[in-house]
Formats: sequence, structure tokens, C-alpha cells
Amino acid sequence: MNTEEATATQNLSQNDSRPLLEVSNLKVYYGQSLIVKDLSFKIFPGQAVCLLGRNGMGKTTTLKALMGLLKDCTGSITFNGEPIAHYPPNLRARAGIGYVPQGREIFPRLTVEENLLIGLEAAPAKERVVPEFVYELFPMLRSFLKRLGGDLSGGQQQQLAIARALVADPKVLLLDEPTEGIQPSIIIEIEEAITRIKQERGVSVLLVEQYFEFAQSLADYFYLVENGSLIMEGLTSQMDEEKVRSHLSV
Ligand SMILES: Nc1ncnc2c1ncn2[C@@H]1O[C@H](COP(=O)(O)OP(=O)(O)OP(=O)(O)O)[C@@H](O)[C@H]1O
Repeated sequence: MNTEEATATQNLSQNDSRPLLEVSNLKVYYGQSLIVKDLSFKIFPGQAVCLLGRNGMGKTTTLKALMGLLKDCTGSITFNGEPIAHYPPNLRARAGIGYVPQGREIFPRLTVEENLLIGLEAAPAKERVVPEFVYELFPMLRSFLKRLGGDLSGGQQQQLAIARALVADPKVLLLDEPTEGIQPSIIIEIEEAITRIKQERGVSVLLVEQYFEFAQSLADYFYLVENGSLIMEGLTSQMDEEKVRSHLSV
């Protein structure tokens, strides 16, 4: 499927509704090096989209650029109908973009509760309380509220990082390799939680992954990134698995 056909299919699959997030011609530089080269993609409301690609292909850089964490970027980013490329990171978070960074980046010397309260800084002022649905998704967190973040297992820290992004009730959740270094049983729990976030809360998801099966079962639509450019896209259900895998294995 060529890019135009794939986009038409993506539109069709979403009843031609307006994209929640649309990125056009994104370029990101580290110094003189052009790392993300003219990337364009979109996410529709309630859709889960995956950026697939090997190590070092520019996926994390793309997510950081979406959050406003990198300065040397060009291109347009439209979120919920508003151009946001000029917004600082805090306003992007307030606008409804939740971010779960690679390696989780929870605060190890703060308690679980304190980590969650930091996430609430992105919530509207009147809603500064951890919503109940977060504990329903991750019941472990309620029992460990007073425990230090650094004392949780890797899988529990990942759940805390997702919860910290969710407390502000985002419209889209950016997840950077949530399965990295996590044991299989917890990966299943995380997959179930992300599916519920999407289905029950209507939150859109942008997932960066190298773990093919996880991406395939969660995402409705995929973009394959190589050296900072898109080389393939389409509905995950119609994905040419062998071809995609050949671009993922080293
Ligand atoms: N702070 C930085 N300064 C300079 N170059 C960087 C920096 N961060 C990343 N890079 C380079 O940019 C390229 C893309 O990295 P990026 O982390 O976005 O890739 P990725 O696809 O997310 O891979 P990974 O799974 O390893 O995170 C790589 O060549 C990397 O070495």
C-alpha cells in the first residue's frame, strides 16, 4: 500500500473524523545532524498508533519533539485543532498530551503518592486529586502509596509512570517502549491496562516499540521509521508482517 492509499484507509477507518494529533514535515536536529527527516503522521481520536523501528532510528527523538523537549525542530504539530509547535512542554501537557518516557523516569526518592501528585501538575487547577480510575487500572499503586518509587520493581515503576501520565486525564498518551526490561507477566498487565485506557477512557495512544507482538496487538495503525524517515505505514491488521519484521531485526 502506498502512503496515499494508507492515509485514505486510515481516514476511512476513522469515519473521516478530524485527527486528534497531526504532525507534518517534522525535522529534528541534534547539532548539525538531522535525526528526524520530514516525518508526517496522524492519530485519530481513540486510535492507537505505533511508531516501529530499530534502535537509533529517531523514535524517542520524535516523542521528545512532540512534548516540546527539543529545541531544534521544524514542522507543524496540530493537537485538537490547535497548532502547538510553539507551546512549551508544560502547556502541551495541560493541553492533554501525556508522556511516559523511555526508562520510566519516575522519581526514586519520592513516594508513589508524591510521584502521582507531580503528574497532577498537568491537570486543570480544580482537579488536583488522583482520579479513582487510575487505582482501578493499577490496584498495586494504592497499596504502595507510601513506598519509595525506587523500591518498586521495574514493572511496577512502569505502571507508576503510566499512572503518573494518566492522573491529568490526557487525550493522548505517548508511550516510549513501555515493555523495555519488563518481565512477561507484567507486560501482559500493561497491555491490558493500555487497552482499557483506550477502550474505556477513549484515550488515543502513540506507542514507540521494538517488541513486535506487543505493538501488533495494541495498535490499530503503524508507521515504520528508518533513519528518521517513514518507510511504510498501514493498518496493523493488514500489515505485511514479514516485511515489517525484516526492518526490525538487526
Ligand atoms: N542528545 C543527543 N545528542 C545527539 N544525538 C542524539 C541524542 N539523542 C539521540 N541521538 C541520536 O539520534 C538518533 C536517534 O535516536 P533515538 O533515541 O531517537 O532513536 P530511537 O529510534 O528511539 O532508538 P532507541 O530505541 O535506541 O531509543 C541516534 O543516532 C542517536 O544516537
